[in-house]
Amino acid sequence: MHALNPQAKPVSLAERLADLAVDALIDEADLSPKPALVDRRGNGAHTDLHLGLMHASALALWPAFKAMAEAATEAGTIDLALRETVGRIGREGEQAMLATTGGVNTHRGAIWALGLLVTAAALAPESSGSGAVALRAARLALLEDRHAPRPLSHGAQVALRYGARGAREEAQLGFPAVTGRGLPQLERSRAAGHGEQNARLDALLAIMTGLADTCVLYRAGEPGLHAMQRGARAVLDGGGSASLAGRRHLQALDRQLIALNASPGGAADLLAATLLLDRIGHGGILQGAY
Ligand SMILES: CC(C)(COP(=O)(O)OP(=O)(O)OC[C@H]1O[C@@H](n2cnc3c(N)ncnc32)[C@H](O[C@H]2O[C@H](COP(=O)(O)OP(=O)(O)OP(=O)(O)O)[C@@H](O)[C@H]2O)[C@@H]1O)[C@@H](O)C(=O)NCCC(=O)NCCS
Ligand SMILES: Nc1ncnc2[nH]cnc12
Repeated sequence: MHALNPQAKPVSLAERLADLAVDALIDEADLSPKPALVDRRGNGAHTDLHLGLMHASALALWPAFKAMAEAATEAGTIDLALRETVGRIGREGEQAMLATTGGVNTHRGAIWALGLLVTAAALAPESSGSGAVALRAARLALLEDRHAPRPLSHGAQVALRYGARGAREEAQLGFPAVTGRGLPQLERSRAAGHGEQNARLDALLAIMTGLADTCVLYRAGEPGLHAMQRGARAVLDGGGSASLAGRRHLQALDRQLIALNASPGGAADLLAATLLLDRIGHGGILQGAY
């Protein structure tokens, strides 16, 4: 019940999780200055994306995230039926995204990552630590959806060419870029008093230091990927985005990745996943729910 409005309808767990997922996507898009990505300053390395489109896309995904969480509550267990239901809802979410953006791929990877995490969180809301949620999401991702089409996506092309592990494997391994890099760096930079926006930038950079981002590989090959990983490491080693030296490295990285047309879209999705798990783990799942 709302303190000022006793008539207000209580928010369900599924609605709360959908709110958290959309918030995470909007916070990721707004975070600035991100190297070569869409942010408040501009379009980075993209010609077909802009901030308004990222916001509209995020909002269009709310019903899909809610439906995934509801499916999880109903199923109550991780099995093939839930995996295939969530796969169908994910594909419907992709259609909603494309209808909203006029056919531009804004959040395909995010639907996958955040969709699995929302489903995993709804399965056991009392066990909402980031490790536990990521592990349940991994168990779900390991199940083979028999109805999923296997197009020769950018990720699939890059896997064939470079043997790179992409979005599917990241989820199946329990999101190591999020639990092993993004979240610990977010905590470290917060604890150092770097401010929330800098802490989020540092989390993104930590993810970039080790990720095989298939967007970067597709657009700029291995030289692009190495530039991303080395440049992100230089920012963190220089003191992070809150420091003057770190900011100089960040500016150089932005220029270099734009020149290479190397947009780290996969890392951006995993930053959104980091922000979502951070909020779920800090009790956000229960605030206002039920
Ligand atoms: C299993 C799927 C994720 C499909 O995976 P696959 O690798 O085959 O497909 P892609 O279409 O390449 O999409 C993967 C997207 O994941 C992001 N990503 C990249 N690397 C990683 C990584 N190492 N770890 C995690 N995530 C990663 C990335 O998404 C972002 O980039 C998108 C823009 O990329 P791209 O389309 O390549 O676009 P551009 O370079 O801009 O090219 P142009 O379009 O301009 O030509 C952007 O959307 C970001 O989100 C990758 O793109 C999964 O999608 C799947 O099977 N879905 C079916 C539904 C389902 O089962 N859902 C389950 C429940 S949710
Ligand atoms: N901010 C962003 N810019 C470009 N691609 C993205 N994919 C997800 N978030 C993105």
